Amino acid sequence: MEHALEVRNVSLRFGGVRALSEVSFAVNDGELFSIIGPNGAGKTSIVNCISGRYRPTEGHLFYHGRDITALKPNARAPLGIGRTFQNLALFHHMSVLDNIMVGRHHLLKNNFFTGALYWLGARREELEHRHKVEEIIDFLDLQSVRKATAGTLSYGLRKRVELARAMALEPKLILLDEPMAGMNFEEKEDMARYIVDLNEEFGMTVVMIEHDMGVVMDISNRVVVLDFGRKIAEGDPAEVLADPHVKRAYLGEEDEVLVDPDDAPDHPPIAERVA
Ligand SMILES: Nc1ncnc2c1ncn2[C@@H]1O[C@H](COP(=O)(O)OP(=O)(O)OP(=O)(O)O)[C@@H](O)[C@H]1O
Repeated sequence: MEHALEVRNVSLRFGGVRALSEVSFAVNDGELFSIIGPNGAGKTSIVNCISGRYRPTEGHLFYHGRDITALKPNARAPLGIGRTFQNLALFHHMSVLDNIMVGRHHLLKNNFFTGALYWLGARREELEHRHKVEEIIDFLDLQSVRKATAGTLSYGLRKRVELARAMALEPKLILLDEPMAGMNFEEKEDMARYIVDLNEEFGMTVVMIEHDMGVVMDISNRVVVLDFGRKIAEGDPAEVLADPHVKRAYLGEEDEVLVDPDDAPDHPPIAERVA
């Protein structure tokens, strides 16, 4: 299977702080891949290196074999790399529809001037964009709020609009920074289903940071674990859960169980619930 992404020996320093130390892993095309680790482990730093927000101090990043280490963030979007943020980054005064349209900005061929010259072409283009946006609205069940002002929506819905905007870019690789943070159980369940579907139905490769271990272990194909800026484990969810370094990083002890999502009889694993 082709690697969609390869992180090779990436280190990142902020003055005296080593945020990342020689981190390497690869994400296969079509995979749902999660990055986990305790607070301050370097998860957001690595995602910022992938999206181009940070430039590694050492090491390289490859996207489908191409070295993207030196590319600016806005040069990565046209290659098919999209992202959402840990803290919502929506335009609160704008409608849901317009927020999602913003996500298609880099796909617009006609600007105001060329649009004025080639009105028909521009009109057709806009209709195509609208069509695509409506598809995403349907997929994420946002029909009832499409005209609502983003700032008036509940937190869970705003997170969903942010996902819609990232999807509007039609990324091949989507980076999700804590997509379920601050959500209640039902909202998490919905979001997990959307993530599984965008991976399986839309064929997007997903790289996700998430603190909810139950969700991570239920829906991920593979997981990488960071601690103090270093990779301490990598593998499928069962391997990672069984890894003594991981248990120690989370609990400070080896013989406790990190998480057992099947534990709670009222809450069957999300993978089953979203099937
Ligand atoms: N812009 C920055 N300037 C200085 N230090 C930074 C910066 N960004 C991150 N760090 C430091 O790098 C380390 C890794 O931080 P990072 O935010 O990547 O961790 P994280 O695993 O995403 O944490 P959390 O789960 O709390 O979001 C931390 O020690 C953090 O303080």
